[in-house]
Amino acid sequence: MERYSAEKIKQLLKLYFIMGSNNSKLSPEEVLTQALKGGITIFQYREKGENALSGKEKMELGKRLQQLCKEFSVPFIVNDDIDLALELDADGVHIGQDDETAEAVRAKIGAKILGVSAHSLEEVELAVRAGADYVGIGPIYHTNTKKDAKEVRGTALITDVRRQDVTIPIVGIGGITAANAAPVFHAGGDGVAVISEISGANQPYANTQSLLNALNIEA
Ligand SMILES: Cc1ncsc1CCOP(=O)(O)O
Ligand SMILES: C=C1C=NC(C)=NC1=N
Ligand SMILES: [Mg+2]
Repeated sequence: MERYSAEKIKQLLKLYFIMGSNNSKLSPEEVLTQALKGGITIFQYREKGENALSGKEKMELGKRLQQLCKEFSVPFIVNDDIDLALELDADGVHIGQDDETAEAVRAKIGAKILGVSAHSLEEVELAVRAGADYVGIGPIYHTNTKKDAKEVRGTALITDVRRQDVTIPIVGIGGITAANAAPVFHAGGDGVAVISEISGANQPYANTQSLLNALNIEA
């Protein structure tokens, strides 16, 4: 299997839904089904934080969510847990600065998608050199979802990265809604990643459609 092209990654990043069992109002399966029907372009299973599942339960839920993604041909990404990603044969992984190095993870996952969180120009450049397929930059806006989120920076870092002619695909994350998503693209981002705007919604399908409309993307 060969690596995804940057062009393909940019298309996949457009509407990036992220969820774990402790983010969802409705059942995780129901939320993801509605989000997939609503047109998300990539999904990340992020089982983390208070009351997060572990072990067999975590793996079983991951398998169920992966199956839903397969039915919609949407890539299934696992956050942090490289072993789980390999066990499920996920389409990729996302790691933060406090996880294994991107080089070490790339060696384990081969041509699967590798995403890295970055909070500075230097961290972006390190991720590029390590062979990451995309970087996640945020928090763009205030978020209550990640307790230990870094400083809210708006789209400033995205702008800085593009000013340096660094072309790696970028997804913005943190407090993103249909109302505030567009600036991420204006700054040079290729997509927006959301947790609560969809997972915490009473109508995940409707919220997903609203996000897509705000990005002027056909469903
Ligand atoms: C995982 C993560 N990384 C930076 S902010 C954040 C949480 C995003 O959640 P929400 O979309 O609900 O603000
Ligand atoms: C922290 C994160 C930043 N960006 C993405 C895409 N996922 C994450 N878990
Ligand atoms: Mg992590």
